[in-house]
Amino acid sequence: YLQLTTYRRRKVLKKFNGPKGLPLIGNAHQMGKNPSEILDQVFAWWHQFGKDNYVFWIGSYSNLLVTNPKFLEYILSSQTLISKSDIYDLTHPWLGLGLLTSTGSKWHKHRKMITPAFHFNILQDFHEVMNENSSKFIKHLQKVAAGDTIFDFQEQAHYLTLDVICDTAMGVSINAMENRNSSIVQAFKDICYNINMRAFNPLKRNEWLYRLAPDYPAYSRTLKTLRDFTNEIIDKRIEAHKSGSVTTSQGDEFSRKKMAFLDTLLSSTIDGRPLNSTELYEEVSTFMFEGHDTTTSGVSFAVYLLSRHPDEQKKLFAEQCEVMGTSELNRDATYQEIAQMKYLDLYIKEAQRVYPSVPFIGRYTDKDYEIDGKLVPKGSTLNLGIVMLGYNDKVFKDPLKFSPERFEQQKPGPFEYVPFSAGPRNCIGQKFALLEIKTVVSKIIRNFKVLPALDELVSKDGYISTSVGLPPAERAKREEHRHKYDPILSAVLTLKSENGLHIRLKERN
Ligand code: HEM
Repeated sequence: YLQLTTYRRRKVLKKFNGPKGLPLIGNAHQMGKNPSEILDQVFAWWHQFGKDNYVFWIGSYSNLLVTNPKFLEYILSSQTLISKSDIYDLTHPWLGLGLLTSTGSKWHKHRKMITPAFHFNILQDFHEVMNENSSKFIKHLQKVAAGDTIFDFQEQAHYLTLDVICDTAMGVSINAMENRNSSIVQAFKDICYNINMRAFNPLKRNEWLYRLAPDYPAYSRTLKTLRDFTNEIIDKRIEAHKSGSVTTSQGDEFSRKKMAFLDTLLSSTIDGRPLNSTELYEEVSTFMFEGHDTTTSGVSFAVYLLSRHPDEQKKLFAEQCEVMGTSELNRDATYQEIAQMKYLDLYIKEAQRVYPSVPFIGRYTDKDYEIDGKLVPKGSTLNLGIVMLGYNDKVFKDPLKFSPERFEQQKPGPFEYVPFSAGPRNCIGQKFALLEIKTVVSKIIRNFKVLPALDELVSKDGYISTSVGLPPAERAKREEHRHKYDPILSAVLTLKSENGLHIRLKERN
């Protein structure tokens, strides 16, 4: 049955390169057992097939891995090829159909309605929240890193980004940095882990089969905690809006003068009516997810790279002194000052090239498409390989070399480097994300010298300490010298290091 129902897709997709598979299971047996092995395999095939698009099969699912800029341009610019692939279904029980996962006219209307929520004035308000939380984070790091302690920065960053997003999306403070064992903080952590873990477990990936899994009851409790928490805040906020106390009442969680994302939603309309409670829930939850798991990755890899690349760190510190003034390094950087930090901008670009926070984008073809003269049949999953783009030596010379200056010397084409996606479905939170990452990194550089877990782990040749981007033979050679503190990349919805990102910090005087 499966062979018959996939016959046409098989025939059409034969025009693309791809690894040979077995009947029924396709290439499932070659994929690897966990996210990091899968990432290795997907990269190995990419090298094998000339760093271009290729097709692989997981059972009846046909996957087109896309890295060709012409294909990317077509897909990302399309107003119709906007449906997400089934991996995003894993987020539905929590997020429903918010901006990230919805499609068709619902997505078009919501995108238009939400765009003003990232207006410059609102971002400036959000920047205050970012500064406040980064200052708390610095104090927290002073304790964690005291006595030359080696610690996992990725773990710490998660609580910071959670605090920022709760405050900006819902206007409430959960103080995750202090209350990390509270049920809501734990629930956010558990749900992100759960989504990433289920993505590569064929039994747990199916919603019905997952109900039989031993961890399902715990998952249901986590979902309930998150739903109750978010709905309660939305209800209270609606009440506060009705009574006109949003910006005036003192002493409760709604006393902030700043507009939260939820306030923008509450004053918006779709088809001339206010958003209903499901729509409010879906959009707020989507922001909670998209707005903190991605930035955890972005901040974490950026700081980890500081620890391995001291020359770049020196240049960044010099820029901080120049923009802020050497005697004023302890104060918050203003929005305008962050914009003046040009080297920091290049540095984050380069960090996103080698460790993009969103490694793949998944789309689904709900009809046949002809792209660059090739037919892509209905029913195909398109995996846009953002993480591969940064390692294409036709675009980025010597791709394992960490060099922020490369973005000054040679700008990649518009579809050769797209960490925030591009076109109508690009990241709506891009400015927010960059502002947050820069605010945190700028403050960390001014307060600490960031050191590797062990002194000898400093990069001596300017090369990064992971080697996913290399052809398999070279990669195997480098892997022999892998240190236990070198990251093991794991790419699911966001890019993480499976074994953490370990660093040390030394306070600057
Ligand atoms: C380093 C940080 C971030 C990166 C690299 C990033 C990257 C991306 C990418 C690649 C997409 C396209 C996903 C797809 O098509 O499936 C996307 C979409 C999206 N992002 Fe981000 N993102 C980041 C942070 C944020 C933040 C902070 C927010 C919210 C505050 C946010 C909100 C969204 C939303 C709502 C979408 C869906 C947009 C739509 O489909 O219309 N992102 N992001």
